[in-house]
Amino acid sequence: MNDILEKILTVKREEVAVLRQMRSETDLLAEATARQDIRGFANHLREQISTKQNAVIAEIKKASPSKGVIRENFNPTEIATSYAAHGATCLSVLTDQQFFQGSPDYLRQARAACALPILRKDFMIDPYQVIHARALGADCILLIVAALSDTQLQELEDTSIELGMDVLIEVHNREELERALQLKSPLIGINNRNLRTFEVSLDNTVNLLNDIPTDRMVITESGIHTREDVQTMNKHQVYGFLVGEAFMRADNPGEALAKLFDI
Ligand SMILES: O=P(O)(O)OC[C@@H](O)[C@@H](O)c1c[nH]c2ccccc12
Repeated sequence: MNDILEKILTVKREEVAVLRQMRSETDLLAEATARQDIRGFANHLREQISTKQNAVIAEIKKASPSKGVIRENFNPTEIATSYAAHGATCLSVLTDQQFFQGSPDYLRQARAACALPILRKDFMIDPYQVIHARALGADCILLIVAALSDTQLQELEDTSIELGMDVLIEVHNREELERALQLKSPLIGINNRNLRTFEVSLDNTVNLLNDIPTDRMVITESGIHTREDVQTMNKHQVYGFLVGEAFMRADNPGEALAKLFDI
């Protein structure tokens, strides 16, 4: 398969091999477990969602394969501060360099700038990356069901839980959802963007919703731009959002968040 997700995963495998050469997993694990500073990612979301208030995971993303550079004036410290000041519930920071022009440093900077829980947004294929996420200060990782086998999902989720982190399980269709529901994590992200074709449709969230048990929290991901989009989700009892581009294109990302969600 020659699509973008496959390309990214190939690069990730090389990347992990290089990182492992630079630093052993044992060494990294010592740093990760020495940190005692987990901020409860799922708990923060739960407080909002269970009371039917919109919970916004605000993303820090400079570029993407589908859109190219999204934000020229890119300062993760300023962006995180702005998000925190305007009511974001959690942050998501792209750490992938090659395809999203992200960086592990951006996660460190965002964490230092505010008290919000942080998702490491990257393509996880190896426990090494999960341990690295915690060493950087992440409170949650993303697992993309389309990119992983059941065995890998299980292993990466277990590693994350052992380190005290939460896991956002990302699905795009019904088959992936069924596999996601085999896992323990209460956080199910429905990506409205197909990572293989980049096509976006909010119907994707609406169509999969009814198959998600009520003890899981639903996060609608990607393509949320207008108040109507937010209202559509709320009408279907979805209160968890992951938003990037709509904020990244605004002069003041935090103000854009407050405006979109009427905070
Ligand atoms: O910028 P948007 O359309 O608001 O989307 C944010 C987020 O959902 C998107 O960046 C994303 C969702 N899943 C991913 C997996 C990898 C990289 C990026 C993503």
